[in-house]
Amino acid sequence: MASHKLPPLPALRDFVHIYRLTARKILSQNYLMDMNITRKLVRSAGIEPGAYVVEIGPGPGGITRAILEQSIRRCDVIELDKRFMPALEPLVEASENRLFVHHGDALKFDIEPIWMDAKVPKHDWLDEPPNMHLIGNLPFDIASPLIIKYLREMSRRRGPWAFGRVPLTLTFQLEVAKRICGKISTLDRARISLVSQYVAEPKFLFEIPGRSFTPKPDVAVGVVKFVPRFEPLVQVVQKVVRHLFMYKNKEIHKCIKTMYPDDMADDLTHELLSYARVDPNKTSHNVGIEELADMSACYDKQCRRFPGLFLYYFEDKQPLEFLKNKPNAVPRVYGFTMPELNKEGISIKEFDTKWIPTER
Ligand SMILES: C[S@@+](CC[C@H](N)C(=O)[O-])C[C@H]1O[C@@H](n2cnc3c(N)ncnc32)[C@H](O)[C@@H]1O
Repeated sequence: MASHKLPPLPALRDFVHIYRLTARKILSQNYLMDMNITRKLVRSAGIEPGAYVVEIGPGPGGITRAILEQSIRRCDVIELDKRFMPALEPLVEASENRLFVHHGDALKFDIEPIWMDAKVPKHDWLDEPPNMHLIGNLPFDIASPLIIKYLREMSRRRGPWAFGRVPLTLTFQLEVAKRICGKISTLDRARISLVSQYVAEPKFLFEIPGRSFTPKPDVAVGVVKFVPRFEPLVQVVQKVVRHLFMYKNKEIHKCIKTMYPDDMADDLTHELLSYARVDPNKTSHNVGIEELADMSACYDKQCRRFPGLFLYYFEDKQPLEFLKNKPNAVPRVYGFTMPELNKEGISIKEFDTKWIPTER
């Protein structure tokens, strides 16, 4: 892989001292000071020469250096803490017009205009993931809400994902990283596994030992790369959403019941809402993305248990006996399997919701 030699810069550790960048506990800042690790992070994220990159939370710039070494075309960094601005200046100079620093909060920051202004080419969603990347080693309490924001944008093809299936690589507390990638019927499987795997294919890249950070965090860190799905679970989700909004302002259980033939409606509605732990009496606009993912997961499973159910529409009430022989009588499989349901129809493992630890 071609690399770009940066002009001489002070060693990262000296840099931190020169600019008095004492890690602030308040922003949970743990810097990655080992360039072997930052290079590994950038390589395994798939950042290649010619790439357009956005780095979130560059801090003193360890990952930024490794990105710039990769002969990338352009790197934009978004940093909340103003103290890093002077420290990033030498990197801007060394970058030969490839590094641009933005002061802002990643949770509110809109990346799309940066790439629009830079005339970054747009790619078709159906193309292979482009050589464009989002990357960041962030405080854990930011990484979790940020991934929800990004998954939402991915599913809507907005923000950076208006440019194609741009991969995203983030660090998380190891336990959270494992849950995000949690496979079916494992103890790691949790709500965040479904939410993430519904729109993206998260891959656990590697673990970063605590000693690679300054100061050393109390827990180990895992790196996860998300590649947006070519086609999220649209068929099932679309059907659930259509029924959810069947009756404006009516309780959700009345809407969900319309997905099933009369003789199954009470049982399967109960199963679905208990699985997703949705209050049957709330209205559709109060449903969160996680609840939607869980309801869709359960409905997908029900459709496989009762072939033909997926094609059932309450307007024409055709019997499942008839529908089950039609093409597409069960939803398509999209590369990951839905969680197993036990005999009550509910997966016990899914009931662990403590997936957002905030301690670093
Ligand atoms: C854990 S430090 C890591 C710094 C650097 N990426 C590294 O690996 O050495 C997290 C960085 O994210 C920044 N940060 C925290 N919250 C942020 C936010 N909401 N938006 C942008 N940057 C943020 C912090 O100021 C800090 O520089």
